Amino acid sequence: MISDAVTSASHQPGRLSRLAIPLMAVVLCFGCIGAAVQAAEPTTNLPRVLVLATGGTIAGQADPRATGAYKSGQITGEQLMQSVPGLDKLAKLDAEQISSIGSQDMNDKVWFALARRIQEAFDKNEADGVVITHGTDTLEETAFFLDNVVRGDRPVVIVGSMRPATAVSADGPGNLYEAVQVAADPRSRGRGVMAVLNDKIQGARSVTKTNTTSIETFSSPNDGPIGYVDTAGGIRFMTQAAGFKRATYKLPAGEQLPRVAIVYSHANMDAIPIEDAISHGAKGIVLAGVGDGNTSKPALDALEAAAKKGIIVVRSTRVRSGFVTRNVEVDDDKNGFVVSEDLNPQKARVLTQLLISNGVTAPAELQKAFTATW
Ligand SMILES: NC(=O)C[C@H](N)C(=O)O
Repeated sequence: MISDAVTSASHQPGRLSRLAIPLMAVVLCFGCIGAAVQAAEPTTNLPRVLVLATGGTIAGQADPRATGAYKSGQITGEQLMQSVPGLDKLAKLDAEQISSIGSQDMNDKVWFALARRIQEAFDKNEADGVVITHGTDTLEETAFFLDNVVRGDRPVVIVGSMRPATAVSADGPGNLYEAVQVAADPRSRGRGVMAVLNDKIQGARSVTKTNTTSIETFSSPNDGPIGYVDTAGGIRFMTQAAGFKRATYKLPAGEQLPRVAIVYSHANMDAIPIEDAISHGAKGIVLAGVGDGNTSKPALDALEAAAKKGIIVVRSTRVRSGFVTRNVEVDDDKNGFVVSEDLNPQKARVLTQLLISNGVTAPAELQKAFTATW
């Protein structure tokens, strides 16, 4: 067992064909699909896809007496797979339960467990692709973290849903089907970690959640989806594979990334949130700035003081699209600040954590890493 949040069932491969999930439970999970698992065809030549389940709404069940409420992470990855007709015809599937949590509780331990298991599966040639089932709230952060630490060109696809398994028109089964389609396809190689939801394939660097409840929530504001997938048309990639250079960072020893705080800027901003971050031992501060990564004079003065103490300061923005560019007015050069380019604050935080833990702390080097894509 890795932690309270990581189940004891982790790393116990279970072959789909050996599962003994009562059919009633499956039908209950995805009643609207009425999923009876179809007779398995010979699977010898099918690509091998490892499904790593972490929880989230895709594994959520509602109390039938409640109107909107449901509990995340109630169904296992194996049960999810069993409930999607035809999945076993796309790939030879194995499922492992890494955790059973809503992604609002996603944490370093689960991230490290995912990263290590994926790398092991690729290094030992156990899988041609990986699918991670995940809650949508922090899906983009997990995608970006893994994109920065997993080596090799085999596809890793992260998938979730906005409606629980028991909802009318649950979106989980269709999303999972499409995720396996993408993970099993050789054309998906060399594209890093991808998010597949609602017929779109989006890159880990750009994908972000944009709506609190709608199934049309994930978008890539600066560059759009890298492809589309649907059961009728199959997969259409709009970009070339390996279209950008991908750095991979080492996982630090232990189970934790360094503390990096996000400070949200607003009108009437004072220095208190920045002073709080410093006093709580932040090794880095990411500013979710207004506009082009701006903030008030008192906050800027506090950030300057933080940078002088050796705390990494990254200017990002609370605005959903666009880039934060190095700036003469803020004087990034003199202050030793880094700008996040296209990375939103939550992803800038992850990259800052990885850079610090890999010993990259000089502002010029940090800036190079943030700008690596262009
Ligand atoms: N749609 C979802 O998956 C939301 C849920 N709170 C989660 O992130 O786990």
